[in-house]
Amino acid sequence: MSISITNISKSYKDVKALQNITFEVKPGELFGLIGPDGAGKTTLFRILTTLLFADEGSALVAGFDVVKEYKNIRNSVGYMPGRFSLYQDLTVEENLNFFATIFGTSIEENYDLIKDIYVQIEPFKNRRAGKLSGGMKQKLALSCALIHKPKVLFLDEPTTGVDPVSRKEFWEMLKRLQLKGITILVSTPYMDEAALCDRIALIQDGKILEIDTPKAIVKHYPKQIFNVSANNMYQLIMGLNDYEHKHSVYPFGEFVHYTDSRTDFNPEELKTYLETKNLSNIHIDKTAATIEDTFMELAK
Ligand SMILES: Nc1ncnc2c1ncn2[C@@H]1O[C@H](COP(=O)(O)OP(=O)(O)OP(=O)(O)O)[C@@H](O)[C@H]1O
Repeated sequence: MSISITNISKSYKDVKALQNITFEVKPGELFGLIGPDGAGKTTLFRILTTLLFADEGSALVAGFDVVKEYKNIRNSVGYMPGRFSLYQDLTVEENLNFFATIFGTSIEENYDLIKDIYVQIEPFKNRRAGKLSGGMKQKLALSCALIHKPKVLFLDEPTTGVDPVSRKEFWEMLKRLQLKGITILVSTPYMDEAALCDRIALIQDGKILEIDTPKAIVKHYPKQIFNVSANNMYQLIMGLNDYEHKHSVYPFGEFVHYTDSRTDFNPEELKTYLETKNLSNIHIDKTAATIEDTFMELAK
């Protein structure tokens, strides 16, 4: 296994940031840690990259124990923290050179690994990192995390605050890195990115809710979901929440995702009820569960 986590717990005074976390990441896998702010993702990353001690449990990364063999781990992993790790006053090239030097390598030696990513920011190599756009900073931070050819790459919310086009490009880059045999553990609060991982762990309040492939996770969703729309979104949500047979009601883009507590649900009956709430232009259609629906159901 590339990453093997056994019963890890960590608290900050009264806050239980991680509770009894156990899972494994296979060599070459692109594994996603999916959860909202405060779920404990950063705490787990810091433990796995040897920057923080767990209160309980153990973990191996690239075959090394995170406590006893921390030096070996530091040479074997790349870490891109959530808040950028770049030196704002150094140029693009100076940042990359700095990270290469501390790992005893050079940009030239491992250029092949970062080429795809670095060529996109190379035209700005004399610009200070602080003056780059979010997408460019992200590419530079990824190049810096890769420059010593790590076996395992940790990416903590790499696409937060990055525009949609750069986000898509970033995930394409991750797929290419995966093909080069690098194991990747990536965290994200964006549920749509979860579908791009080989397997995901849904995490909330320091606990793992479920671990599986994205496809299997949505298959486990226990109910039929309906897309409901009407002329007034706010009144629609209020009306559905007041409906005596509702099981769940979540706004989802231009629709509301609705599930009913009964097994013999009749959409026409719901439509008639919503009309009594002065709603019009009502549409109720079956839809497939998404990872976000599953997360909301498990997190209840
Ligand atoms: N140094 C600290 N002292 C006290 N509480 C902390 C500390 N670091 C994290 N926490 C708390 O531990 C919990 C988990 O935080 P963590 O940063 O690991 O979550 P996260 O999923 O990475 O979220 P975020 O995206 O907001 O960083 C949160 O409740 C957070 O407030």
